[in-house]
Amino acid sequence: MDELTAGLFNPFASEEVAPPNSSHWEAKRRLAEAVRQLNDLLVSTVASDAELAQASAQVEALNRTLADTPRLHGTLAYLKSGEHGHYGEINHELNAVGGQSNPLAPGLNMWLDGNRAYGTVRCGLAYEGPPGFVHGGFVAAIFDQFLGMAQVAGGQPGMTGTLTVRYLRPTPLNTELKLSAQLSRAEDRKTLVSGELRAGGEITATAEGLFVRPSRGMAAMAEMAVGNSGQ
Ligand SMILES: CCCCCCCCCCCC(=O)SCCNC(=O)CCNC(=O)[C@H](O)C(C)(C)COP(=O)(O)OP(=O)(O)OC[C@H]1O[C@@H](n2cnc3c(N)ncnc32)[C@H](O)[C@@H]1OP(=O)(O)O
Repeated sequence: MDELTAGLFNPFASEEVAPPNSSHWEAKRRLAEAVRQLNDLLVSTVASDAELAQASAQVEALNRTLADTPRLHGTLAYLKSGEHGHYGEINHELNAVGGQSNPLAPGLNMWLDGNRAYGTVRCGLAYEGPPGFVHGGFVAAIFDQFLGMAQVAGGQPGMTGTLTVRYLRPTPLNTELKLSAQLSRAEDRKTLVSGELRAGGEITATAEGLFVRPSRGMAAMAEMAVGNSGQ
């Protein structure tokens, strides 16, 4: 374990979404949920052009306000600030697919039980691909994150090397989706994880992920990332 992987189990110890570890993350989760709702409203509203222009001006004003606040660019900057928790907690808030405080993330919840992982996720209208169904790219992203966290139970977390998704039937929007995964194999630096996605008891997709612990270690990977965060 290094500074990135230490504590990664913590957020996934129970079926309940791990609570925010500070008032900062609590406030940010509220804002993220409001932005998720905004996204859902944006893709569904057929308001007039004038109403849309007014809404745009309001959001643009809010963006200017937030742009003037102190900012941290990327999870490593949050970690180095020493004020926002350990890496597992920061990732739990900001991750693109599983982050509670990241409105891009669909609200994926997951928990580990031995070498099995379970999860739930609900994709709103903004995730529509085929009419009424979740975009296949997001199904793959959900598997990448879910299997990626499940492999942590193997004790040698790595990066996704290969992810294979089999789409068996369309995955419905606005439905509680259930995820499960298990470690199939862990040897040397490689961990194989397989999983399923269900809607109303029916499997809509299965996936297999091969995760490879980088030869240079996860911390070295993080150092390679310095400068990528658009400061
Ligand atoms: C941050 C804390 C959170 C830790 C928790 C992390 C959770 C992650 C969840 C999010 C997942 C992501 O989105 S991760 C982002 C998407 N993935 C990436 O960007 C990965 C980009 N690729 C890479 O960085 C690299 O290619 C690696 C790390 C995958 C492998 O590089 P390497 O370490 O130099 O590997 P190398 O020594 O050559 O190979 C070791 C063994 O693995 C095999 N191998 C190598 N690459 C692959 C591959 N792509 N697919 C299959 N197998 C492979 C080799 O054949 C060899 O097998 P043998 O000869 O030994 O049999």
